[in-house]
Amino acid sequence: MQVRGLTKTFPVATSLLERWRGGPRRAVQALTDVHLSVRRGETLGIVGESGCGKSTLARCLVRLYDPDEGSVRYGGEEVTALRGAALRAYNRRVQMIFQDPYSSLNPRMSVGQVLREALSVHRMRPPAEQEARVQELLTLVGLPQSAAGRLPHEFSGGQRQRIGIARALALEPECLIADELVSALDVSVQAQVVNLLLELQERLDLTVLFVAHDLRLVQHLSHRVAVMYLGRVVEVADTAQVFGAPRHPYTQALLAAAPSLDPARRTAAPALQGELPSPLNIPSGCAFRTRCPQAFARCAEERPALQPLPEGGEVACHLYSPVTSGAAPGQLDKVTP
Ligand SMILES: Nc1ncnc2c1ncn2[C@@H]1O[C@H](COP(=O)(O)OP(=O)(O)OP(=O)(O)O)[C@@H](O)[C@H]1O
Repeated sequence: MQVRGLTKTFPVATSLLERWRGGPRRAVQALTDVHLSVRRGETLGIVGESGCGKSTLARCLVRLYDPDEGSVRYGGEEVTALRGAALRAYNRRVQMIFQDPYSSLNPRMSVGQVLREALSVHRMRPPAEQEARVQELLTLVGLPQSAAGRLPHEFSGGQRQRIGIARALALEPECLIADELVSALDVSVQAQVVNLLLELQERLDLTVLFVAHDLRLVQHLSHRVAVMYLGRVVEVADTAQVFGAPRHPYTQALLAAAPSLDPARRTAAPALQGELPSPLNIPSGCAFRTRCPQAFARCAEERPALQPLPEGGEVACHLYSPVTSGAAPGQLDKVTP
């Protein structure tokens, strides 16, 4: 999957009075010029503070949202242009699994009925083969065969997540997009569901996008990690590189603020300072500059593009980009918003 220049804004409701006065139409800038590649068969973790656009990105990738600008290509096909049957086929190949599958499970349908319905609607199996496939799916996600006859409310949170995963797998997807899949679960159950995802990813050769704010889980599960800040990808690299030698000052601060990470691998960077700016009023240049201990004049003037690093990975930070203007990283004149 290749994402290029993806931008998504949400208009903010303005009062009649404001409109009558000719006030500006305001919009939340949820994604700005996002570039990202997902390789076949890998797990890509997407991390960042709440509100940085992770869910909006995930939703744009499955066309729950249409982006304002930019392109998403999957296997060479332009996803943003898909309509009708082609879009349905794409949504079968690229499945989203949500934090709360309970809200999308019909409380009066048994798990067996839920899975059979998925198989029938998408014509995955003829009726005669559906029963065997349901049993197979339950085994795949570690649920007992007896689960088929039970209703969703009879299961715990972790088991319901397994049902959600089984329903997604019923459509034999190539790619799963898991948005905060385990955030609502207890820590011990989180580990079980995440390990299940790891096992399935390897066994079925799935491509997985794992959207989460829990860095521990992302580190455990992902081959590569993309770090987002205020609607932009600021760093993307192999997991070992992101966690062992983070380059972007935001990634460094994010890791420094995560208490549960291995202290030996923690950076000496100061934890995150100050408030996240409003997505209605994103700072000019580098959006992180107002909280960055290393910001200099150029950061306010020019938005850093994602640049490849010699050691692999990409970072969007002027500390690593060739100097084109007079300002240099040596000039640490802290910039105000
Ligand atoms: N449907 C919507 N209408 C208006 N604004 C929205 C909508 N969805 C998201 N936003 C805004 O877009 C920005 C990005 O939100 P998004 O949910 O994608 O972030 P996130 O990183 O997934 O956050 P979280 O971890 O809290 O879910 C936020 O400022 C949010 O308030």
